[in-house]
Amino acid sequence: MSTLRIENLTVTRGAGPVIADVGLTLEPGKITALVGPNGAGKTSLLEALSGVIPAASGTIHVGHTDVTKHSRVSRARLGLAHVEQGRAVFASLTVLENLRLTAKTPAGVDEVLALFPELEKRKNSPAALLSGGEQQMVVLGRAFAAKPKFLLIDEMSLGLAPAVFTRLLPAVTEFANAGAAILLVEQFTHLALKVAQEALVVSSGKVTYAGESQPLLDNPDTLHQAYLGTN
Ligand SMILES: Nc1ncnc2c1ncn2[C@@H]1O[C@H](COP(=O)(O)OP(=O)(O)OP(=O)(O)O)[C@@H](O)[C@H]1O
Repeated sequence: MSTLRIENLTVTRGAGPVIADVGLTLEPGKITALVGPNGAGKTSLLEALSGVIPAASGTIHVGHTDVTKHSRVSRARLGLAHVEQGRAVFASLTVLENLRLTAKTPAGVDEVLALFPELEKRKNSPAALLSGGEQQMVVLGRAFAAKPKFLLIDEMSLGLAPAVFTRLLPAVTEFANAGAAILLVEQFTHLALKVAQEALVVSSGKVTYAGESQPLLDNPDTLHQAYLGTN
């Protein structure tokens, strides 16, 4: 099974590196939580992975293919998808039309509607009329419908109450259980660590923890120190 592997990745923005020497492997069927303080470089890391911004140095491999210099489209063809922060729905299109834009088959749309029964009920409504939580389901659903092997999700909770966000997480777990490798950036750290098997903590662009997520839940001090970059 194919992995997404990053080695010694450095990303520069403006004056200096915002990601320095980061390594990470995403494996099929696993969720990795990427957490850290504001400005730590989480979004920049996702953007470098999907090809929104270039890597200054280091390598990114999808399976055996070195994609470090590949375009965003070329990485997408290899199964890499990125749900960007604040990504919106196509407001005037219905839920079904939004999903059909990315679905490879009609069955792909049905699978998304099965994951989100709320959307099944609203499938003929223009997306503009949905709640914030339902719109985020459409955004996630569009990504799921494309059946990526590797899915990068940036702050899908943005603007949502924790209770609404919690409703989205089981769908992410189900998608991983179907075989996808997921990198989840999330401000609700504990919720992200609970659904993830693996965790990467970054602070000031550097990895301060890499390993299983459970030890971070069991030892709040370890998590705190990783946030501060003092371990
Ligand atoms: N377009 C940009 N141009 C220049 N610097 C940027 C740009 N976007 C982000 N930065 C800087 O890069 C650093 C990392 O930002 P990034 O958004 O990747 O962090 P983050 O961990 O995702 O933060 P947050 O949790 O607040 O979203 C910050 O110092 C930020 O100011």
